[in-house]
Amino acid sequence: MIQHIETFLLDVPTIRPHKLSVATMNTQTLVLVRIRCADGIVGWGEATTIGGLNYGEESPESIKVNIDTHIAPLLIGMDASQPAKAMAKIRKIIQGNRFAKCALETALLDAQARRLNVPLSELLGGRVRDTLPVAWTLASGDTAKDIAEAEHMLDIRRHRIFKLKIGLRSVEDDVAHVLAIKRALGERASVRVDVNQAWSESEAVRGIAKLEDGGIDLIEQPVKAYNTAALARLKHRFDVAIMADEALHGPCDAMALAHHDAADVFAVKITQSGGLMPALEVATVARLSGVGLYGGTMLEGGIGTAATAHVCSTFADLAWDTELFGPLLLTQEVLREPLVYRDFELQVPTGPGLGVEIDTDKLRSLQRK
Ligand SMILES: O=C(O)C[C@H]1C=CC(=O)O1
Ligand SMILES: [Mn+2]
Repeated sequence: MIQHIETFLLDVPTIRPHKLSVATMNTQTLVLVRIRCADGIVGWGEATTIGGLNYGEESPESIKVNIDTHIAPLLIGMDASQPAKAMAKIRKIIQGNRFAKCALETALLDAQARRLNVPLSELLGGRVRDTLPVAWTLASGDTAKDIAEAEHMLDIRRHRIFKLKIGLRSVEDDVAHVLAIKRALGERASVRVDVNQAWSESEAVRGIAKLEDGGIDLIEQPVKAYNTAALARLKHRFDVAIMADEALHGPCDAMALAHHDAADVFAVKITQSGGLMPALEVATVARLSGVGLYGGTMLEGGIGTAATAHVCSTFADLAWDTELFGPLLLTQEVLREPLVYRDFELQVPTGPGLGVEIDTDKLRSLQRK
């Protein structure tokens, strides 16, 4: 039986300012959920988002209050060994609140997989891979610093895929910044950009033409999330791959984007999809419509990152890799044993459930008072 549901806000400083077109992050607020079951089993989930309300329409505080006040009471007393039934109830009664739903589904599946003594991936159909290539985001705002950071990541064999956050400066300045980094790294790395919706369609045409010429591999969400028609026109105009990120809030968006042939790649995010099972549905739509997959992040800590890793481990084709580096951007670790990054890849945890344990002392020390 589901006995108790708690939510926690943890404010964790980042290792350096992380500059996106919508926000500069100096701190990340982790939103964690703990579900205690009557049989003594505990499950964890995460609903972390980016930049308060700058990035999305759910804030850490709203996620917490909505779970505490409106969603958790619906689950208390339900059978903890039936996560699908519990989530069906929530999805029927609660509108929106994708991040909250994701955290609760993660915690329920973590608990159930622990109960069955299997890794969470095995409740999702089973893993086909144990490691995932991981991109790193260069977003210091300074070209020379970004190049030095990329060189360091190559040296220590942690990342050889780099995503550059652009869209804050003029198209010309951003293109010069990106191409300087690509020239410095050459064929040693895949260089990609994330515009986070900042460009108009005509700016996108100007920018993408130059980025494509300069050997950039992927253009993420160049235009506004709602502008499916513009995204489709860009996809058809250019050879370089165009990825949908903010345009993709779950399976229905995936269907619409596929129907309009609007993207070459989907960034699959468990939070934006509204949970692990809907994220699998997004991936299925992608597979059936010839769209490539990328494992995305909302810069979650170890819980959300492990959950996404379990989801991505079930994808037979993961053509565009992942960006599951969230915990590495934070100055503090909340897991007892950190996730393992080795030889440019994240090792998908193999223990029961998520395969990670929360350090409750750390949790208490970081928890917002
Ligand atoms: O993709 C986003 O828009 C959000 C996030 C993911 C990596 C990163 O640096 O920011
Ligand atoms: Mn993005």
